[in-house]
Amino acid sequence: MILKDTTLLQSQCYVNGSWVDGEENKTFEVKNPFDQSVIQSVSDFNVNDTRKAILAAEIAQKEWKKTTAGERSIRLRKWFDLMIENKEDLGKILTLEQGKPLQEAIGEIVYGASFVEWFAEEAKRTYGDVIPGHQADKRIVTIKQPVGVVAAITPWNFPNAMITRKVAPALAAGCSIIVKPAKYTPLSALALGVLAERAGIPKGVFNVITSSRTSEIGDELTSNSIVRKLSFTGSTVVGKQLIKACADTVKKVSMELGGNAPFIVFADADIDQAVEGAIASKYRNAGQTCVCSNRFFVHQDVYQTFTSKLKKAVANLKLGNGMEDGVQIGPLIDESAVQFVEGVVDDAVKKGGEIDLGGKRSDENNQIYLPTILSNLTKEMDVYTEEIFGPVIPIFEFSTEEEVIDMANDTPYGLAAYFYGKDYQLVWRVAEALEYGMVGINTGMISTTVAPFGGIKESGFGKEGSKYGIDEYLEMKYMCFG
Ligand SMILES: NC(=O)C1=CN([C@@H]2O[C@H](COP(=O)(O)OP(=O)(O)OC[C@H]3O[C@@H](n4cnc5c(N)ncnc54)[C@H](OP(=O)(O)O)[C@@H]3O)[C@@H](O)[C@H]2O)C=CC1
Ligand SMILES: O=C(O)CCCC(=O)O
Repeated sequence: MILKDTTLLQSQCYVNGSWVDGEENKTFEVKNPFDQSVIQSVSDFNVNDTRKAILAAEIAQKEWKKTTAGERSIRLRKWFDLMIENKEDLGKILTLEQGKPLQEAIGEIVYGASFVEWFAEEAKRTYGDVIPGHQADKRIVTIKQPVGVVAAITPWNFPNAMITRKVAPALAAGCSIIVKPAKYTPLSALALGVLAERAGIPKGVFNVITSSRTSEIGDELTSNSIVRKLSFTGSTVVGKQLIKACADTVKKVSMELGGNAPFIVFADADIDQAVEGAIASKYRNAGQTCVCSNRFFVHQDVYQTFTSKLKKAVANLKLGNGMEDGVQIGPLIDESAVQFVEGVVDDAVKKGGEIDLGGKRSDENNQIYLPTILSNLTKEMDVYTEEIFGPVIPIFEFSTEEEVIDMANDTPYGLAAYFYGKDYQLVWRVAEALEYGMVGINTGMISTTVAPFGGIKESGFGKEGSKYGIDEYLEMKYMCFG
């Protein structure tokens, strides 16, 4: 791999300010999902190694919490600057281990860095209140304090931004953190460790532990009473297990889980804009994003126009190796992800659905699934109920607003929803009726540092980014002065 700074590619874990192997000296391989070539082997931590990292984070937090917000802000700002300076290298590492196109990967680095910059500022704004007392001789004040040691378990689909979105507010609040990145994408996490060290973030405040022993490490992070907060991004199935596991030590928990986003096109929508939004929201990371639109509902009056324009646009997408110029869709993360997508498409076809485009793996690369459009669908199909996490657009036709709202909300998930329409009364009605944590109106791109990212229902709880994101890492204390 051609990196300007080869020291960004690490194989050891970053614990207590040192680069270390696990006590058993075991490693596991990180592979490029495009061609299965081995990029690097990394340390395979066990439970004991994890405990040591937790203890280091506990000691470090005792000092870190005493620093001023301004001091923490300077360290975070430096970390942000280093991420931006190294964005090309960080992007290359990300593309190699994750598969997304290089320009998209560099975009993720800039997005990831934006959380660090944002929370460097928010560190200074964790205000408390002075509340008028309830009795003449009482004075009431609230302050906000860091929750303590945090654990973060992060997914492979955003190996950089899902880490910074948790670490930056935690550090800004005065917490220390142990990150366990997904086993497919530990290299981006370790590279962040290199830059955190250079930024002067004190030892033990930010720790990265890599391991293939997922559930053992998860058990330790969730059961260890030193850890006071768990932040998780990943599947709803695993999120539910982690919530249960955190119950015994009553940890504060944030969960950013799966979605089943509706994308609705009303009869008065600007169709060209809707097609553009559909491509943007569906094909980000080849469909492997929790806010990717999952079910498309198109009004019968514009169904033909929308689908024919969409088909043309989708057919033009360039597939291939994310390192090659111009590629827009890379491989899916692993064989089981491709098989899952094949399964939902086969299920639709068996039940009468039609493939309008794609519907199979690429002939050139077994890990790439062709951008696919399906029609003639029903609610009984998996494409209606499952989070597809792949480049498949299932299109359903509707005729009334009531019918489409019912279908859009007919899911246990509640992360993101999108719709296109112009009538302002309809826009308000629909935006309020959608049971989702985030709604895109005439846009397919809703992710930004400045807005509260998070779901409702089985998509989780807690907000990331925005002025609210730091509250997830703070406790409010009320003091009553007699
Ligand atoms: N909301 C989102 O952004 C994401 C949603 N998903 C959804 O989940 C589906 C499956 O993807 P998958 O990668 O299996 O998602 P998982 O939820 O299994 O993985 C996400 C993270 O959780 C970790 N993890 C898994 N099981 C445990 C456990 N028992 N204890 C502690 N940590 C655990 C994984 O570690 P390890 O890598 O070591 O296995 C990874 O770091 C996707 O197709 C998609 O639908 C997936 C990823 C992100
Ligand atoms: O959980 C995910 O799938 C990552 C969300 C990326 C984003 O912030 O849009």
